[in-house]
Amino acid sequence: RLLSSEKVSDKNHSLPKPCWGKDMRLLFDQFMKKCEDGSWIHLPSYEYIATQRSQDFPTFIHASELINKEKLSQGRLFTKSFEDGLGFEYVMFYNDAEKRIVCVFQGGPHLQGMPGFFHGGAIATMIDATVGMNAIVSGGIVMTANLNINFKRPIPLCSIVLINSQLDKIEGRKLLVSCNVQSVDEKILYTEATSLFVKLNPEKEFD
Ligand SMILES: CCCCCCCC/C=C\CCCCCCCC(=O)SCCNC(=O)CCNC(=O)[C@H](O)C(C)(C)COP(=O)(O)OP(=O)(O)OC[C@H]1O[C@@H](n2cnc3c(N)ncnc32)[C@H](O)[C@@H]1OP(=O)(O)O
Repeated sequence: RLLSSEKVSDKNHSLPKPCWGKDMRLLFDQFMKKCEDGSWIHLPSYEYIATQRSQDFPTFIHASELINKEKLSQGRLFTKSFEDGLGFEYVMFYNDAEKRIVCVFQGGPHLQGMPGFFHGGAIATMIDATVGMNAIVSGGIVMTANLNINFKRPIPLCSIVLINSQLDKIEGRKLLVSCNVQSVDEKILYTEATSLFVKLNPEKEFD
């Protein structure tokens, strides 16, 4: 069911684009090789959460009355609301055996905080998306309950970095996921984070 005004784009943003830098392509190729034996999986990334499912999400969390249908139909993933190369360029790979995700992230010039460096909220967004995806693949429909971030070193604007995320523990509906952000040569530790995700309302299974 598509709302008439809904723009639907099935562009998979997790495939190489002209705006990706050398390191981004190199790392993409390295991880795609790791996917050949099935130990790693390349995760697609679209501008919207499957239309039908996103329409039903407010119902799923019993919050339909809070949502403006017109606004919902204009919704798109925050990390996909910048022109190619200017905001969040990223590709995620998942290792099921190790319950971890590696996100190769190339931030664009419109993510600036202090001049010449990434905005802390932009770093937090990519951390949330990466640990969030780690929680989703193991816990289904979850939401972030808590996100603690230690910003250890400022990240130069337009850097390409690695976000290593690890599912640490599942306790009932709670999923604890930690991650760090490093330079591609893994010599610089920029950021460390821990997070808690909660699986939404199990008895209201999404039908
Ligand atoms: C149909 C589906 C379509 C989806 C398709 C999927 C594909 C997606 C693909 C790609 C998209 C990627 C998208 C990334 C997005 C990343 C995620 C976000 O950014 S979410 C936005 C920010 N978060 C919020 O807005 C949550 C607001 N908070 C809440 O709604 C509630 O607080 C919620 C749901 C988190 C928990 O509420 P409760 O009522 O369900 O559960 P309670 O009973 O309160 O807590 C359960 C347990 O967790 C602990 N807990 C809860 N919050 C805690 C906290 N802050 N600190 C410590 N413990 C906490 C509690 O103490 C309790 O623990 P004890 O069971 O007693 O041991």
